[in-house]
Amino acid sequence: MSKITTSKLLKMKQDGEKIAAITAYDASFAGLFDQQGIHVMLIGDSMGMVLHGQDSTLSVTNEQIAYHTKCVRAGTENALVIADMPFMSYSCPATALKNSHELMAAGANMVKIEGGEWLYETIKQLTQNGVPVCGHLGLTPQSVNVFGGFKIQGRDADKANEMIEHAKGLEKAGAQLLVLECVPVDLANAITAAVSIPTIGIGAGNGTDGQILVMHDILGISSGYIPKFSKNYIEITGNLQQAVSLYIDEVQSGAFPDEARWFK
Ligand SMILES: Nc1nc(=O)c2c([nH]1)NC[C@@H]1CN(c3ccc(C(=O)N[C@@H](CCC(=O)O)C(=O)O)cc3)CN21
Ligand SMILES: CC(C)C(=O)C(=O)O
Ligand SMILES: [Mg+2]
Repeated sequence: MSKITTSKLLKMKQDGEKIAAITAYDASFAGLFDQQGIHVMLIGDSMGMVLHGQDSTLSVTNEQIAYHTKCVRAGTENALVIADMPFMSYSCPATALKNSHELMAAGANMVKIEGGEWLYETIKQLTQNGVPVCGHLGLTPQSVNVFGGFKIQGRDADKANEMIEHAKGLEKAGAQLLVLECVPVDLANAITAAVSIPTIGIGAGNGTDGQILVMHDILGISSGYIPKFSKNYIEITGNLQQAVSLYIDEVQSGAFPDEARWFK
């Protein structure tokens, strides 16, 4: 496999080839995922939960994301590496520029930020400065205290229409990829049709242009609860390499996710 770039991901959407993504936090797992042919790796602020054992992502720092981005970069040959910008690290364009610089210098190919309309100016400035941006709509975990819990978003028609508008606005501002988390399948499909950039779903049905899961959920080692949209591939294969390879195959064939793993 050759290096995955933003233009390659766009072509995959246009060709109807599904994008397989996973979170990664260190060089060894990154190397394993890359060797199995994963397209995208995300240094997720989910590290606050799966690495640090906290009950939200809010305590993760830009320095921590940069450190793990360096680790993942060292183990990666072909996959596109995205670094999550943590809580409060992109509260205004100037802050976003400064913090994204640290993540790009650590080896990220792109940064991801959570939100809609309020980010248009930030996205414009980041992309103009050479920082590719992935948007993130729906259940944006950094807003867990605003939502009152990790709840499915976009269930009523007003909120759904607003999310479609925000997706179009993010694209117009310059975003080149869009994560849709925990939204009803019909809404994820409508957004995927409304934008020309690829959408990557998590708990958003099988109609998005790709899928992402937290690696600990795929490998069945998340402590506490396991989200209903995730799938334990170690349970099926009993082997790390085969678990990741099967996940990628099932994303590409459309077998993952099945109906029991999405929201209506
Ligand atoms: N291990 C792990 N996996 C994840 O997918 C994940 C993390 N951690 N940490 C960061 C965020 C938080 N995420 C979450 C956390 C909880 C739910 C959850 O409990 N969802 C309920 C739906 C509730 C409703 O119906 O509104 C569910 O049943 O899955 C969903 C996403 C996804 N991300
Ligand atoms: C679940 C993905 C999309 C994420 O943002 C993370 O791992 O932090
Ligand atoms: Mg995140």
